[in-house]
Amino acid sequence: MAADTFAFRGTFFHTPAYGQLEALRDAVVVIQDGKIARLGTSGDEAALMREFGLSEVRRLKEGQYFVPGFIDTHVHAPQYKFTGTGTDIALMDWLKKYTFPAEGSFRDLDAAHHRYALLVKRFLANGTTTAMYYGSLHLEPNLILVDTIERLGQRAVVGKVNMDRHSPDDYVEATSDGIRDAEEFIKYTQGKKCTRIEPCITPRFIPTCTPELMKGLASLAQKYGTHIQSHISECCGEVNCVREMHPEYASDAAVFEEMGMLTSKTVMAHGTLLSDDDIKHLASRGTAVSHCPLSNFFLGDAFFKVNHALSLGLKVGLGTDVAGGIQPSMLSAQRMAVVNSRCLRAHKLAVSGGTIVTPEMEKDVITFKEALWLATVGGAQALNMEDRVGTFAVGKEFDALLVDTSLGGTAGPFDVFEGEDDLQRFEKFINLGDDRNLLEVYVQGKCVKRGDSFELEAAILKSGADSDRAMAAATPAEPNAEPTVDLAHQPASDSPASGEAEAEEPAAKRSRR
Ligand SMILES: Nc1nc2[nH]cnc2c(=O)[nH]1
Ligand SMILES: [Zn+2]
Repeated sequence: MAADTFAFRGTFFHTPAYGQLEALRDAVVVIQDGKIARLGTSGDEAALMREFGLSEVRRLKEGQYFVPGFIDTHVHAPQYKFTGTGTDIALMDWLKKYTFPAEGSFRDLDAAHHRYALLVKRFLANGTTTAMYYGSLHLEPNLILVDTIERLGQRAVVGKVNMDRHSPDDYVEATSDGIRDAEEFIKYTQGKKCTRIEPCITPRFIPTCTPELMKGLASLAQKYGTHIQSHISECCGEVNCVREMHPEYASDAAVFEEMGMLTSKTVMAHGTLLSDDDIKHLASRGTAVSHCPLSNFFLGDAFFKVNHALSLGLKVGLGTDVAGGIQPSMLSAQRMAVVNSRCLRAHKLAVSGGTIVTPEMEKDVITFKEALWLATVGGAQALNMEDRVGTFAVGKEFDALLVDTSLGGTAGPFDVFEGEDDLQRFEKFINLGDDRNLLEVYVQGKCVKRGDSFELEAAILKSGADSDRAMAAATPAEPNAEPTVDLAHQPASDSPASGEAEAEEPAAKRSRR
């Protein structure tokens, strides 16, 4: 058996269509070179073992299932530092008071190493196999973010944030510098030739970006074929600000259209205040919206109507929007998407002033099945990765979570009872589960997390650890507040094995090669 060929037998849950939860029971799935090579039934097992020269097929235990890895289409990586706090004010003040200072602090590259390792580990542990990340303004910390993702094995689309106006003096860039650094970032990321990581053009949002910057960035996106991400029609404060700045355009969508930002590789976050015309326009461009329900409850002013947007042909993925959304978990995002839809129904009833729930009011309601689709297939569509991830199908890459629903009592977050079938157990996992239920996390057919171990990083440490790194790995410490070594970024060639083995490596001990 080739080392990179293996197989599982058990139940695989996925959502091949919106609202359709399919259980592939007693299925045999063969994974070769990171991809699903065969998807058969138990009756095919012997033939598949012969065909692939397998000496064993691993059987899942009772209560264990596979589900496709979750895809988070909107995360601010540096904001993980303060997630769970700063929940008291509206967006425009929140950016100034909490967000910009926190993001700016990533200029301390040792802190960036430390924090980004914690971030990526947290997201992988919570089942996020793919994330669309915003980095921060300064180039170097973004390179560290990319290195960290590469080393820990996550799949990601990553962008250096651009903002050249209406920003604090110490957290702003000149237009030409921003475009230069964005290009540098793209070259660095594409230069890695890591098929899991793609760069992204990231104008923060219209208020902090001049038309010159946005147009320059759009040209870069075209030149390098990259993704684009930004925020659109998120809340009243933002929308009113854009109307004042750009009275010549009817909406955020019209501004982005003029700047060349609406492409089939664009993901716009929020969109709670998009008009139907805006939505249709985005849909006609193949642009997606990242629905971030928990963040919208805190920072938005309206509900995003998922079913309505989908009915207008929009691509919709799901996002945590850490730290506007306070939970770094796509299980939470799925639950919040359901709650958001139910709030919408309640809102319509309240507006009606009556006690009759009409079919019209029911139209917005989604269940955990639709939410799971958004967190997997919807995200894959938004990122143009539908041919690679999102469901279990031959030819797709194996990004998957091994879920165990049998951890009861104090060992897990929920209990199962006699007579509950696998569908009920799986629904409990989506509604009540957490990282304790995720035994193994796979990206491109590689187990990147098993139990408490981040497998790729562990392998790097085992095979490549020189005494410096080994010592650093064994030395837990907070990063120094003030960097004590040259903070120039290390070259790409040794980045995968570098540093952060090491999330806890103190600045003074790290050697930069
Ligand atoms: N939620 C959210 N909205 C934004 N709009 C511009 N920047 C941000 C951000 O960091 N978070
Ligand atoms: Zn955001």
